[in-house]
Amino acid sequence: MITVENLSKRYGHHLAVDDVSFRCEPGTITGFLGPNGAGKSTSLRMITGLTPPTSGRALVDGRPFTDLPNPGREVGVLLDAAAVHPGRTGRETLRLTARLLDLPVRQADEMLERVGLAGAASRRVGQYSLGMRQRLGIGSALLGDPAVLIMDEPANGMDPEGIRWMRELLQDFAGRGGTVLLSSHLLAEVQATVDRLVVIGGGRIAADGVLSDLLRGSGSIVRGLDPAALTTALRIAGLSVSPAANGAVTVAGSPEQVGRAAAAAGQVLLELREQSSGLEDLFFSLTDGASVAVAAGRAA
Ligand SMILES: Nc1ncnc2c1ncn2[C@@H]1O[C@H](COP(=O)(O)OP(=O)(O)OP(=O)(O)O)[C@@H](O)[C@H]1O
Repeated sequence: MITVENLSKRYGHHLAVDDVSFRCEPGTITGFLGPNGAGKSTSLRMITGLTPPTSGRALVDGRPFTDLPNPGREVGVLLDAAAVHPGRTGRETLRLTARLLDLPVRQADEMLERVGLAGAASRRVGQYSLGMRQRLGIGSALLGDPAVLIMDEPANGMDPEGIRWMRELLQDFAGRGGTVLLSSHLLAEVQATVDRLVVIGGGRIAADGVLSDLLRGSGSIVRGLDPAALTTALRIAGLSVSPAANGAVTVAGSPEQVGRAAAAAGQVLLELREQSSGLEDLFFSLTDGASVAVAAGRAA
């Protein structure tokens, strides 16, 4: 469980994170989204004890990260895949992490296998691609068998196979009761992976909730055998109707309202569904003003 309470960070006159609160529950994957400069990395750094907050606090399983006796055994952190010594091999890197976590080196070798790097274990990390470094970072984060994972842009640089591998890994982790918080700019991937969303813009929370709830629209899309008669029936029922693609119409009403109005008029329906916006639309509707505010804040 991650609990963020009224967290703020001020750099000089700039409030990078402004009174942010949210919770990540066990068994869920929370996507942390926002435009460049929104305050995601700063928030993740405060949660993981790397940056002291100006005010507020963040708790992992009820304690500040810095109070955890062996943090790597409780929280797996991947904030910057590039921050690994380039002269060490993948095997040396994970064995060193294993030693720091007081784990047998055998587990480091097993983890290299698990993250698909066994064949590259003897190569220096400086020769790894970004996707391979992400895999190594994920391996480091998982090594201590933590219950919580916190990751900043883990899919960055990964190929489609790597992205799918990571999605399945995170969903399996959460399926076994783990708590995941990850930031990403890959909206399609976020939509396919997360259960919950926290959207931040200009340092402030713009949305926080279950993904499907946030994507749920307020209307319906319906297509009937006789479009003109259906439109008339819906309007008689007091519903506002506007044309959509392929002979369908969008209706300002729930599927149940639309279905009842159509049934009352004896109209045959070929399609009826809730109108849901894509994550990209939601993201822009939530953060457009915020990114302007960030730009204005920087200029000031
Ligand atoms: N050490 C620092 N000193 C001064 N300002 C900083 C510092 N770190 C971050 N900032 C500022 O805080 C704001 C939030 O930055 P942050 O890196 O948290 O954003 P982000 O949402 O992670 O962005 P991105 O998507 O580009 O990674 C930005 O305006 C940034 O310039």
